[in-house]
Amino acid sequence: MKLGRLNHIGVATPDLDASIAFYRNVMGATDVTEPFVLESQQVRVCFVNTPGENGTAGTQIELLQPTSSDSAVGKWLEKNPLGGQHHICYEVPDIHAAKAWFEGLGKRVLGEPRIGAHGTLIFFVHPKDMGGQLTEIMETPKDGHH
Ligand SMILES: C[C@@H](C(=O)O)C(=O)SCCNC(=O)CCNC(=O)[C@H](O)C(C)(C)COP(=O)(O)OP(=O)(O)OC[C@H]1O[C@@H](n2cnc3c(N)ncnc32)[C@H](O)[C@@H]1OP(=O)(O)O
Ligand SMILES: [Co+2]
Repeated sequence: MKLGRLNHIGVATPDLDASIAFYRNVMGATDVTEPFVLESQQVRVCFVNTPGENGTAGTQIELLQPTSSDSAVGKWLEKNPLGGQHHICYEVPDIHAAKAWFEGLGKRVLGEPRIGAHGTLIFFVHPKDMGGQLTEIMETPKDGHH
């Protein structure tokens, strides 16, 4: 398994617009993407781009509001009503090799790889098999675009 970039930190929120205002006004974010709905994950999502160094893209805060209470993020917010850190996403060069790796270790890969918010294949590994951390694995975008 070859660990790639920390692509994003997933942060759940009950109110996406309030969270965008928070990142702009409290955290001084200047580069926030337009929210869009990712139906397959039942979330409305946008990205706060943090500065990288010498021209490389920085990591992102991925803001997630559930589009239904009966969803992964919706259920999580029931237990964590203020929102907060929900998952961590790492890039890998080969999503299928990574899936086989985790499964070979007996860790629960949740569902088949599917297209995520960056337009590349993603999957999740169950938090209980990952030291309590819901972990998203994402194929590195081919065009280097993050
Ligand atoms: C936009 C896209 C992208 O980046 O491309 C995304 O990220 S979409 C991001 C949203 N999509 C996802 O998260 C998809 C993957 N997530 C899932 O499949 C689900 O959330 C599971 C992780 C399987 C949990 O399912 P569910 O909430 O129905 O089960 P549950 O409530 O019984 O939770 C089982 C146990 O896991 C814990 N648990 C639940 N969610 C957790 C999380 N985010 N981090 C750490 N632990 C978590 C619960 O507290 C519980 O522990 P206790 O038993 O100790 O109470
Ligand atoms: Co994510």
